[in-house]
Amino acid sequence: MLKAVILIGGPQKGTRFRPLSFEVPKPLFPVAGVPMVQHHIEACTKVPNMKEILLIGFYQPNEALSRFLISAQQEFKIPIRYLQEYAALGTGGGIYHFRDQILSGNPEAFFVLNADVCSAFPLNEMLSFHRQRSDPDSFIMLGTTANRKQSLNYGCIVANSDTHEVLHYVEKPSTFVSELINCGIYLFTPAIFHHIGAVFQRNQQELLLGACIGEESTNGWQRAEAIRLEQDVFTSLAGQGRLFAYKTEGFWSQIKSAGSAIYANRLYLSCYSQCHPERLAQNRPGGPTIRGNVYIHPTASVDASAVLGPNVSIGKGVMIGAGVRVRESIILHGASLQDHTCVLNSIVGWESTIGRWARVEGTPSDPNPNDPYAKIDSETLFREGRLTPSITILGCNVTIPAEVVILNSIVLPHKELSRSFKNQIIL
Ligand SMILES: Nc1nc2c(ncn2[C@@H]2O[C@H](COP(=O)(O)OP(=O)(O)O[C@H]3O[C@H](CO)[C@@H](O)[C@H](O)[C@@H]3O)[C@@H](O)[C@H]2O)c(=O)[nH]1
Repeated sequence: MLKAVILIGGPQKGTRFRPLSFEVPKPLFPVAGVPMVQHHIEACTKVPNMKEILLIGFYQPNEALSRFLISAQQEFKIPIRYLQEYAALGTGGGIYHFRDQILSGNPEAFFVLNADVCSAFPLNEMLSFHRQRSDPDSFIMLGTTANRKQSLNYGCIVANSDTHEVLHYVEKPSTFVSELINCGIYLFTPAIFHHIGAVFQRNQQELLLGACIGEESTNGWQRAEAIRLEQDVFTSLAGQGRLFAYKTEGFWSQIKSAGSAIYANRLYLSCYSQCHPERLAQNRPGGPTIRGNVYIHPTASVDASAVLGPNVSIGKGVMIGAGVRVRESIILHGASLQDHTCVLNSIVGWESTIGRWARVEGTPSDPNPNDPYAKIDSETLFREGRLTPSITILGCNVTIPAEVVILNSIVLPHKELSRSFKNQIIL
């Protein structure tokens, strides 16, 4: 049998996702109509013999997370549990800490998935690739191609082109190493814990040695348990005949910033025509005009004269008035777009209201369309002291008056604006 672990991080992570991550933990932010990690969960449930899915992170369990776990278990009919780390233990420390829970029931192998990626998740392909290896204790890492410049932002893999063995691995190198990058999706056998355990022992030895020579140690236990899969484990596993790269041609992107959520929304919506056609809105007599891929929650009320799409997700209970135009945007639950508003390249927060004839617009941060291997840039908020033009984000419960323009701005929650704004963070 198989299991899967999704690394969801914790509240200190996801800072580039503010102000949206103030309201819900980033892994629960809706992308293409469902929480980000639901896409991972659904992919895991399509692997035959998958028996349990574990979410590991350092969020305090809250109502939103509990509600999500219950509804996902009911929908996918598989046990899904949340295991909370006592502190941020890193991408390897969390799975090592909970190794007994992962290994209970004797899984032959388990997947580990970063929560902040969107992908076609070729898990069955990774499993077949693993089963073709002669060594049953080999580990598989999903890889994809990036361009030379952007590869530096990821884990870089040098693999043997015939055997696919990972010969060399460098996490976010400062100079070019390889165009093959780590997607943050792995298939491990229980033997991975020997390798993580060795790092743990080494960390502990170093701490003991430090104590002997009188070094102060705060949080000693935590320091020994904090282990990064990438730098601490993969770097030394490379070249030992145990780690293999499975390269995917399918879609893949990180979801670090709110801008990348808009891009991920587009990628998931485009695969709905194959996997979830029922989630895509259709042009119907008496309904709004739909252009391209659009998701509309069944409880949303959309005026027949509105034009939506392409690449739009409309959340629960959203109200869309007459003559409204929405493109390349996510409208979160309870928001209200009054008559004739125009929303482009933006995320409209929960319960926010946009007044009549107002225009809310951002600048897309899409990958270069002329480069097949371009990834979305994890944009910095400021460049040379100025706010980088990006998508517009309205936090939750923001009120935009009628007839104003909000351009390339980030509006913090509960703000009531009185005029137009351009390129600003409105605190
Ligand atoms: N449980 C838990 N999860 C964590 C922790 N730290 C990070 N994570 C989760 O692990 C994933 C990776 O997070 P980062 O540490 O921010 O790494 P990264 O910059 O995204 O880079 C990683 O992913 C890239 C692909 O997206 C890889 O290319 C790169 O090599 C690396 O694996 C995220 O889903 C994050 O929530 C932790 O202490 N505990």
